[in-house]
Amino acid sequence: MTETSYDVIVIGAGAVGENIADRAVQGGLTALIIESELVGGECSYWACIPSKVLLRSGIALRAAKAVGGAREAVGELDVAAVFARRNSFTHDWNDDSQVAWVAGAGIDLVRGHARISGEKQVTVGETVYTARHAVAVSVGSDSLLPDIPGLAEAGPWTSRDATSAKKAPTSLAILGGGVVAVEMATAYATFGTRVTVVARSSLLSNQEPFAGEIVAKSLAALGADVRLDASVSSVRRTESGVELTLGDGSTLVADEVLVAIGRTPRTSDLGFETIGLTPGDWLHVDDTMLVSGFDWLYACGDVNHRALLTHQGKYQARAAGDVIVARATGQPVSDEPWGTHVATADHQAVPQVTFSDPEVAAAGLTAAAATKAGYEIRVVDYDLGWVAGSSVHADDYAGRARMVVDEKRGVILGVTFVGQDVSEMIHAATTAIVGEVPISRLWHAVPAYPTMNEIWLRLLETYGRP
Ligand SMILES: Cc1cc2nc3c(=O)[nH]c(=O)nc-3n(C[C@H](O)[C@H](O)[C@H](O)COP(=O)(O)OP(=O)(O)OC[C@H]3O[C@@H](n4cnc5c(N)ncnc54)[C@H](O)[C@@H]3O)c2cc1C
Ligand SMILES: NC(=O)c1ccc[n+]([C@@H]2O[C@H](COP(=O)([O-])OP(=O)(O)OC[C@H]3O[C@@H](n4cnc5c(N)ncnc54)[C@H](O)[C@@H]3O)[C@@H](O)[C@H]2O)c1
Repeated sequence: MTETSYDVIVIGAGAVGENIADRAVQGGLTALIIESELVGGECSYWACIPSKVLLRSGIALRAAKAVGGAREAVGELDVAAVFARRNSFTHDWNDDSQVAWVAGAGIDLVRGHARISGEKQVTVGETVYTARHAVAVSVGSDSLLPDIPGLAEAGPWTSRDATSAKKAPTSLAILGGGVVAVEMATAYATFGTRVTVVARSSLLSNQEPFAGEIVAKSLAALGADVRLDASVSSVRRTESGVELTLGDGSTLVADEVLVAIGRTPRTSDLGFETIGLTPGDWLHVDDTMLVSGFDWLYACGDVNHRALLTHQGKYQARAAGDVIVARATGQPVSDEPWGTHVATADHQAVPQVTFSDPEVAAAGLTAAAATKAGYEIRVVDYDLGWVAGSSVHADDYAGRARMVVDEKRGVILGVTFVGQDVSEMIHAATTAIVGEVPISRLWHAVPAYPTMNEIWLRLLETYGRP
């Protein structure tokens, strides 16, 4: 490849970068994407996909065991087969198929570590690439390691180790109580690993409080030791494993320790100093994903810290790719809220599924977040196990649902479902929130009987017919 000038240069070929470049090319621009590791990024090889594949088999087996008639027909989990299935989904960490997709989409690819080296300039090794219109940064994030004495020297697992492990350790300590901690605790406890979760507060503390409470109980039922309001003061690796000294002075020994306390942006070696930005910072963007203070630099995905989720990053990428095309070709920019070129949903309609068992599926604002944002709300709760569809779905189905209503406008601000297979039910909530569908109109959206979606009718009945 001899070309060094492109309309758009994208740094980072994760799911997000791929989408920015794809939209730009579909809009008639030329695009170069630069990737230092695997094309496809974290989600494909070390995050969403391998973690969900590691979780899925155990969840499917427990689902079968929850239904009389099926229960009698099934055996135990084949852990080695689960790891083999994970390897097939990650293509043994080979990105040939994604490289082929990039080529087929008409996007040029350069492998190497990219650094911004000036306005609209990106350098890889000795080669300087110039963008005619835009540089888009989609470099993602790394696991954050806390400054705990001895932790770094003990060689802790990050989410990458947990999702790419060749086999399950005998015991695993997990530091953190967020999504990664909960999902990996569920997966490894299912594999028979002795799991201890050390969380500084509750589990899933950004979600409705009942979600973390139910998941903590379910993890305990899987055999995990869940320690809430706990901390780790020091760590050391000994001959018998990793020894954690907790805040209360007690010690805990495990084969490995997984650190899952959040993320840090991959911006410490990106040439930020050449354009007046601070290395190591998240990038602050407007709703068209333009970085504050620039008219040519965009940032999408984890690196802008708006919503660290693949689907949300790809949504931002579609808006950014299209607005880059519009601005480059002099077409009108649709940047009003909910316009074509903005990621308005990031602020109040983000869906997320935590693939614990039971699952937690949520969209929009929690009651606490809505109150903090100044809404006058009403909270409607319902037991998901009381819905006919749920009791058919699984014997003794247990679950819970919450709807948060904006009382002034009569629209839904947030919905949370906790229960088996609720992940497939959350999109209706996202649609109602984004569409600002009035509660009075939702009464006409009739859920089929006997499905678990009848929870919508029960929530409306509990709210009261307008
Ligand atoms: C364990 C785990 C499970 C998750 N599960 C889910 C889930 O189920 N659903 C969900 O929606 N989200 C999930 N997430 C979050 C999701 O993985 C991220 O939000 C998503 O991967 C972010 O995509 P991205 O493209 O912004 O970054 P990435 O996927 O990290 O891609 C960035 C790319 O940029 C490259 N890069 C970085 N710096 C440079 C450079 N200087 N030069 C060239 N290339 C560079 C990297 O190598 C990488 O390939 C999970 C995260 C973790 C850790
Ligand atoms: N299914 C999914 O959608 C999914 C799955 C995994 C990860 N993710 C995304 O990846 C990102 C990273 O996940 P995560 O679980 O690492 O982060 P997180 O932000 O979800 O949770 C981090 C947890 O660690 C705690 N914590 C923070 N600092 C700490 C410290 N110094 N000591 C002890 N505890 C500390 C926090 O209180 C929080 O409970 C999240 O933003 C999440 O959205 C999504």
